[in-house]
Amino acid sequence: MGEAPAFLFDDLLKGSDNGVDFVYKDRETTTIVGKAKYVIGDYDDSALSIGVKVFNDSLGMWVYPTVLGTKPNLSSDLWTLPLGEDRVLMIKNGAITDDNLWFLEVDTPFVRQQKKILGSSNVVAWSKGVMGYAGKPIVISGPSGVGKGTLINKLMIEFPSMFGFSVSHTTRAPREKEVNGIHYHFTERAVMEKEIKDGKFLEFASVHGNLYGTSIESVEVVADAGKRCILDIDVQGAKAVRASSLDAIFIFISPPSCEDLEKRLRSRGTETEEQIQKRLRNAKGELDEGKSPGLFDHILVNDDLEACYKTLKNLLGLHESADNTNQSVRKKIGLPQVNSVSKVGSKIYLNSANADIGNASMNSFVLDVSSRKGGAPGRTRGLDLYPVYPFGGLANGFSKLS
Ligand SMILES: Nc1nc2c(ncn2[C@@H]2O[C@H](COP(=O)(O)OP(=O)(O)O)[C@@H](O)[C@H]2O)c(=O)[nH]1
Ligand SMILES: Nc1ncnc2c1ncn2[C@@H]1O[C@H](COP(=O)(O)OP(=O)(O)O)[C@@H](O)[C@H]1O
Repeated sequence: MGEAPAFLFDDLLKGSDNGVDFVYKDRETTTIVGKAKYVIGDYDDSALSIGVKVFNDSLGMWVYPTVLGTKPNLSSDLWTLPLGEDRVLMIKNGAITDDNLWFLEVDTPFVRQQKKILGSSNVVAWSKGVMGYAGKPIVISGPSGVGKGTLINKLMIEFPSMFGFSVSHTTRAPREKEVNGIHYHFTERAVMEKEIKDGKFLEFASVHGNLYGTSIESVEVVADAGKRCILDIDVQGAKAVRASSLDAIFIFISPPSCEDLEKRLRSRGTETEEQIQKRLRNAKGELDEGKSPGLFDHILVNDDLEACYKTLKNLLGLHESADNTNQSVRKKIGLPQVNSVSKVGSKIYLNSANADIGNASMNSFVLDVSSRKGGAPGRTRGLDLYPVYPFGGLANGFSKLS
């Protein structure tokens, strides 16, 4: 049995409080966070997604911020309310599950990091809310030829429904067997530089003379599929992600010796002699950096491949060989049409237009954001949504996620 909120009934009747704003075919909501007023809605007729504009009190003017992340599709039936000092919760009425809860991040660590990168104080980011948890993303780094790709491949083959690969962008030329969109998004430098300027990247770095980067979308796509994201990125990228809000596990793969590394690079046969030399020169610095205190959670020596793979699986908590350990617990409940919203602490009470409050009704829901995790880039996970009777208690047949 879940908690029985004695105040629920009153809160439901009170409706709009705690900064809750509602729009029904009226174009926009206004939410105040700190000194700024965030207007969210479909005021821009030409747009296909929900727009954001901000009234900045200190400047005394409206600004149109850079909006990062996948944007919610248009809807003119919205609730918005502030959640702390750093984000706005948006509820899209009548939208399908997984498209009905969104967070507009206005001052989270990710947004602050992006403000620095973009050199602008006007940056916000959308993050879609999803029920339940998926495991933390996994960042894998190590010198070229050490066996990162081989180990990742083995994980993806053994656990296809659990892991998804973050497909990076790169300006390097594709290798013979590489497929655009699967191994990398192969791109022109000018295009990638423009996209970096537009704030589309979580991190990027110049590696062995080419530009590589993880787009925000590549991480979000994996999260949307309910999978755990694996990032194969260099040490500079790992540092950038460590400094970001992406709560990940960081693993460094090290070779048994420099001679072995050279042998593997040559046996792969994908690089010219000049490229091999460049990779070997860079390997020394990467191996030193891999030992930087606080950067990597685990360092694995890839000597015997099977032994290293087994250690990797163990530290990821994958003791079974079948793909039946999916850690993503996703509960799907559709929201009814909501006609009042109120917030008490980290619980948001949603009451449906069809609710018959006099009778015990299944049309009252609690959205519990207390175990919220993640956020932009990627998704906001750990949300719990459960129906309640107005006078407390969980509705029959539902259990609370914990
Ligand atoms: N920072 C960063 N590094 C990346 C990214 N994608 C790949 N890399 C790194 O770039 C380096 C070169 O990758 P690649 O050209 O595929 O060669 P390989 O490592 O020899 O297979 C490796 O260290 C990768 O981990 C990315 O999106 N960001
Ligand atoms: N433990 C290992 N022992 C011997 N060869 C290995 C081992 N792990 C990987 N390899 C081989 O080394 C080469 C480089 O591996 P790869 O996964 O492409 O490295 P990376 O992705 O780190 O650049 C490949 O030919 C691969 O088959």
